[in-house]
Amino acid sequence: MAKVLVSDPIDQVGIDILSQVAQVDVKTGLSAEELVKIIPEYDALMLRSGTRVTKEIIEAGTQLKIIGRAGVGVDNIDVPSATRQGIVVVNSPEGNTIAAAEHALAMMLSLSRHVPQANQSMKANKWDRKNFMGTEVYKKTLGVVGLGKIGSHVANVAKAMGMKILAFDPFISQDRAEQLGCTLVDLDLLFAESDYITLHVPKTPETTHLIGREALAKMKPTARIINCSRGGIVNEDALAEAVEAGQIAGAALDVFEEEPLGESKLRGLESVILTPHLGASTAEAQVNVAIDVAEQIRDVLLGLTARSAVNIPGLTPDVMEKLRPYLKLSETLGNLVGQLAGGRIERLTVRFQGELATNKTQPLVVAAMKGLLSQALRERVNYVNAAIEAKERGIRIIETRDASVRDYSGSLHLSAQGSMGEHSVTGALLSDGEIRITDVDGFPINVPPSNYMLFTVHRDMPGIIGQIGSLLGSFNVNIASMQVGRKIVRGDAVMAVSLDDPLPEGLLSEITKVAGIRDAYTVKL
Ligand SMILES: NC(=O)C1=CN([C@@H]2O[C@H](COP(=O)(O)OP(=O)(O)OC[C@H]3O[C@@H](n4cnc5c(N)ncnc54)[C@H](O)[C@@H]3O)[C@@H](O)[C@H]2O)C=CC1
Ligand SMILES: O=C(O)CCC(=O)C(=O)O
Repeated sequence: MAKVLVSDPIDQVGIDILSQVAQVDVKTGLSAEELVKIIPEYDALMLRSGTRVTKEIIEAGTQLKIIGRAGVGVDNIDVPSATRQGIVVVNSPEGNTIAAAEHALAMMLSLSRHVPQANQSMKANKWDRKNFMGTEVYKKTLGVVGLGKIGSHVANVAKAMGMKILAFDPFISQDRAEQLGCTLVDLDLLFAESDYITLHVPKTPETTHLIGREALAKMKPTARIINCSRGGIVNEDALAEAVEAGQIAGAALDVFEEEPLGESKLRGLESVILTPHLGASTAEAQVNVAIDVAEQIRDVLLGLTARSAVNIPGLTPDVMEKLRPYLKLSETLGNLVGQLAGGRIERLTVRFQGELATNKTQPLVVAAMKGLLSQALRERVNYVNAAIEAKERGIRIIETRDASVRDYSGSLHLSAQGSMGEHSVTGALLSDGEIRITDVDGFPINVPPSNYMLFTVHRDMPGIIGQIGSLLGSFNVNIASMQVGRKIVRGDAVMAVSLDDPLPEGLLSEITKVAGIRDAYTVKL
């Protein structure tokens, strides 16, 4: 039975889902050394933000197939190392959106009305009304940095409270911003005009210390900053200095450069509100993310695909739904053309034809690469690491499209240039989803792929097919089906033979000796 390690507290509903297919061990608060020691036993790891999954842990996880982050940010996981090792990393992109947005809004209102400070004063048996004069958010300007899922919900609610919304997000269109009632501006203008600035970006090299001394100097003295996204996007030293100096009015932080937050100047500042990474801590969000990620781990352990893999390019659920039937086709053709081309492959061209030419097809290219490399790498290659493995082998990948091809509703044409020559195959799906190989090296055929296949290129002349049949028979190899494709009578032809048994050693060279046979290839799919 598969084994799953849960290294941070997750909702029981997630454990119940995992338990359908695996032994689940919940061990929280482990040190990095302890994790390295026990991880080799596990097929899957599920965590929240409390576990840092380093390169060492990943490399020690020789059985790991999937790492599931019960939340959005995967910056606590060394994703490149996981990718290299073929481990799929999944998250829950939407499960805690509302929770994080509402926390940011709670922080904004707390900043404007000093709720935490007033509460603390009451708990100290005081009745102090003059020290907690607030400001209204109504008609104030909110600057939203990162107008994604959380940022847009914050903007929506803030608009309903009568705020004017400025937004900065280089990857969001003007149309989308307008739909959300936001004005897209550059960062400098957002810093200069906003009364509140709320951050909802991932942590990337571009966003690290986005709020530093320079940015703080551009803000109004009445400005307040809210960070419920990631620690390190705000330079904490610079923020503490700016608040202390009255350069800005205050800040509310849920996330920190180092978590848990150690000794920090921020702890002593009256106009700074701190929460210990509580953005996703609602009952609803924890159920959502636990279900979302546990289901994906369960599916991957059952050999199915994950719907929110962060390290499989382009494989979003809607794309997946459309392309699922074609993934197997692409992988099969990649495997076939790789074996026909043989030797070291230098280039793989994937042409999407007919209906497929208009679809998002990146996952099919990955599937083709996986098929191409499967003879060399066996089960070590998967959808996660196929692109890296192909790149490291210097295989150039070319993607082309031809919507005008009309023979099937959609077909895939792959050609591989190897050290021993160039070969091509085309394939399509029948209406029942069955795969058909419809062309080999430009010769039309129509055969289903089978485990063992023999392909010959030969002169179209009487007697050849009989001789091949006799040879196979004399070696006790049973033929399941056979088809010949040719372009002109008595010209060159291709024969595709599906076999029930593997070709015994030596038989291929016997076949190539038959008069009229130019080439022969044996393939295992
Ligand atoms: N405090 C907490 O407990 C939680 C924190 N988060 C964090 O909140 C952040 C946002 O999450 P979502 O809205 O779900 O992500 P998202 O992917 O939907 O949105 C992120 C947005 O940031 C934009 N962006 C990327 N680079 C940018 C840049 N350099 N400048 C401006 N915009 C940029 C993207 O275009 C995107 O629209 C993430 O860092 C996530 O880890 C999420 C959930 C809970
Ligand atoms: O697991 C948590 O509580 C943190 C959530 C979070 O930061 C995220 O989803 O990015």
